[in-house]
Amino acid sequence: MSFPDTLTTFDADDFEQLTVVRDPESGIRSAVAIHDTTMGPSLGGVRMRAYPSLDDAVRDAMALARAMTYKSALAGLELGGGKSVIDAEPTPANKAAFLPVYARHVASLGGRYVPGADMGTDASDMEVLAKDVPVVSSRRDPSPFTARGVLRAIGATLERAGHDGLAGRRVAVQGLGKVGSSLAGMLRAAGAEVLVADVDDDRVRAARDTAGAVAVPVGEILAADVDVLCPCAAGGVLTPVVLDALRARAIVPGANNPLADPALAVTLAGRGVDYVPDFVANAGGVIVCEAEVLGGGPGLDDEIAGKIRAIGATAVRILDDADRRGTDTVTVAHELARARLAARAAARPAFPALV
Ligand SMILES: NC(=O)c1ccc[n+]([C@@H]2O[C@H](COP(=O)([O-])OP(=O)(O)OC[C@H]3O[C@@H](n4cnc5c(N)ncnc54)[C@H](O)[C@@H]3O)[C@@H](O)[C@H]2O)c1
Repeated sequence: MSFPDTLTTFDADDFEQLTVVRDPESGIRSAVAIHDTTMGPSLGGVRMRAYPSLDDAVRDAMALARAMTYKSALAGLELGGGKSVIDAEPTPANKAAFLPVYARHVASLGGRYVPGADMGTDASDMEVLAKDVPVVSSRRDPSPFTARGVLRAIGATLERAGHDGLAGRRVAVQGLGKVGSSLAGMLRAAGAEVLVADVDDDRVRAARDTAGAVAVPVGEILAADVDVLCPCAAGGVLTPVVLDALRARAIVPGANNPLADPALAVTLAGRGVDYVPDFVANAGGVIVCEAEVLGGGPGLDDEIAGKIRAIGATAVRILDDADRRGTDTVTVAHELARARLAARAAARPAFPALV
């Protein structure tokens, strides 16, 4: 058997488990990265996209898995962090060929990783996986809950800055997909003035017609003169060039990993911009996934609502701590998550699994 790709050495010291499958018969190349299961079974989406190389695919899975550990720990969930990738375009033909093989890859992990929808996959793909994988998440779309969490973080950030809620505040939303379109509607309902941009004109029209949003050219949204900027499209959009032109007073992302380089959080702190880390603001989706896979009694909806409300309080705590210590919010959020993991580690058996 010969493999066309070689894997280089990864900086994986903090990872519990990394499995890569290359099956010559189907042609699949998939990776599952389990970062940390201190808090519970690792949960994270299945990203399906064609990567430049297998190395890039594995690296993406690892970075996203690590962020899931922090996200779930900061949201107070009984979940660890994991993520997986299938290195292929998300076409119907590729899904038909690869998802059953990928399902067996996940099933071989014995419940230590719970897959969910991510870029390139959706609820219908989770139904395919469910034939072989005992526990899957995202069988209902978590995006409206993600948007609700981002809304809480925006409201709390504005109140902390001395504003009386969202009414009359200006908020820019980049990307009107599942999260951004929900968020734009919620912001308008709360009385905010909402500026939007998307590369898809139909989505912009829909936001203008149904949510009363104001359309802004795609190239201008990140530099809009607003109280809060919400990147809700791809990751990596906040580059040094974008930050030079930034006029927003705060950034509250729906998108994962919006900073092109995590060190840019220091730049934002230096400029006095309130930056709520993405893995704090966009945790609403994983909160509802926890409820989906761990279940609960009649009070479950209240529990979900409480955890989503708590996103606002966590955002304020992190902004306050960063100000007090003269550091950036990503550093503070990572430290807080690590402290929670350390406190739990002593009291929890290694390798919890859902079977
Ligand atoms: N869906 C969730 O529950 C969830 C949870 C956590 C994080 N996220 C993150 O939030 C982001 C959005 O997720 P989604 O589910 O809404 O995705 P989506 O694919 O439904 O929407 C993305 C939108 O961004 C638009 N877009 C792409 N490039 C753009 C650009 N340069 N300028 C303006 N618009 C652009 C697309 O046309 C699309 O409408 C992603 O980064 C995702 O990883 C989503």
